[in-house]
Amino acid sequence: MSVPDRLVIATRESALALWQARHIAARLEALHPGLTVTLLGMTTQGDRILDVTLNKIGGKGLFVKELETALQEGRADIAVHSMKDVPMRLPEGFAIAAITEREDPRDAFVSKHYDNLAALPAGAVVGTSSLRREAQIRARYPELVVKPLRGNVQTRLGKLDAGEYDAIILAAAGLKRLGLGDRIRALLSTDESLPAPGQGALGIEICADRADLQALLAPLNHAETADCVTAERAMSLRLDGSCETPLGGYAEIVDEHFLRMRGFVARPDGSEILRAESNGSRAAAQGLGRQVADLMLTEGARALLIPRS
Ligand SMILES: NCc1[nH]cc(CCC(=O)O)c1CC(=O)O
Repeated sequence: MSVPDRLVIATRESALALWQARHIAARLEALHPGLTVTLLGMTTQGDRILDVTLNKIGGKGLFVKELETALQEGRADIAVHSMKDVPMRLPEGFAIAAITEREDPRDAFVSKHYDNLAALPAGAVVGTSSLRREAQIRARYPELVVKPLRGNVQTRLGKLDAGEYDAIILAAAGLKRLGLGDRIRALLSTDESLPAPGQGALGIEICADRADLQALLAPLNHAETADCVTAERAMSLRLDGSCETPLGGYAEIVDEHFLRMRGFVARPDGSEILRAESNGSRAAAQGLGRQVADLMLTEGARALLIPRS
């Protein structure tokens, strides 16, 4: 199988997506002398529709569909995604060829006047459109007001700076990649805010029949991260087809060969949170994710799951 000497990356055009695509381009060119990587920027539905909360308009798929079409039509060879934005079930004919080493998976607290969530006075307004972040905040800090916040990372920071919010919650990974790590006032511990499945990891998507790309992309795969993300996504898939249930899932490596996995599902208002935790071998990451899901289902999680509409 001949290895290509040119590669096109399909990417969204937000600053974060472009950073991520350029990062992968640079890594590939460093790994493969003689390889030229270019970017094909495109706007997705998810970027266009900014006035509605994502889960109301079709969820994660909105950020990846146009990129997949570019792969299918041969206009691009690979697409770079935040794994957090990749639907749990890929459409027929697509595959994630590599998952890169995870950046900080935690959520970050950003505010002009306050040091952390606990320092906010009653009635303070916290911006996030993530059901997962909202449920966890409302469970722990019922006196705070959670207000929707969408747009790319810069837009969200702009709304905070304009005074529309007392604080906002963003993924630490995105801020750090954009050189905005100094905006982070506090990192939320994974106990306080359990991350979303895949948060902080990048995934490289290809058409499943592109065997010629496997060898090129394999060195980018980070086995530890891939095993953790596999467990997290298996949990999510078992629980929720709708993308409308607040849930978190986070696996980490312990003792080299094992995973510790934690998950939760909640009511959107945080009035009920069901948590589960289990350990398992890395070799059976998918089974571990399903097991954590099943533990929650046994405890009555089904009552919290919002059916696919
Ligand atoms: N939902 C948008 C999104 N998708 C991935 C990231 C952060 C980067 C990552 O998780 O790798 C963000 C921004 C955010 O949640 O603040």
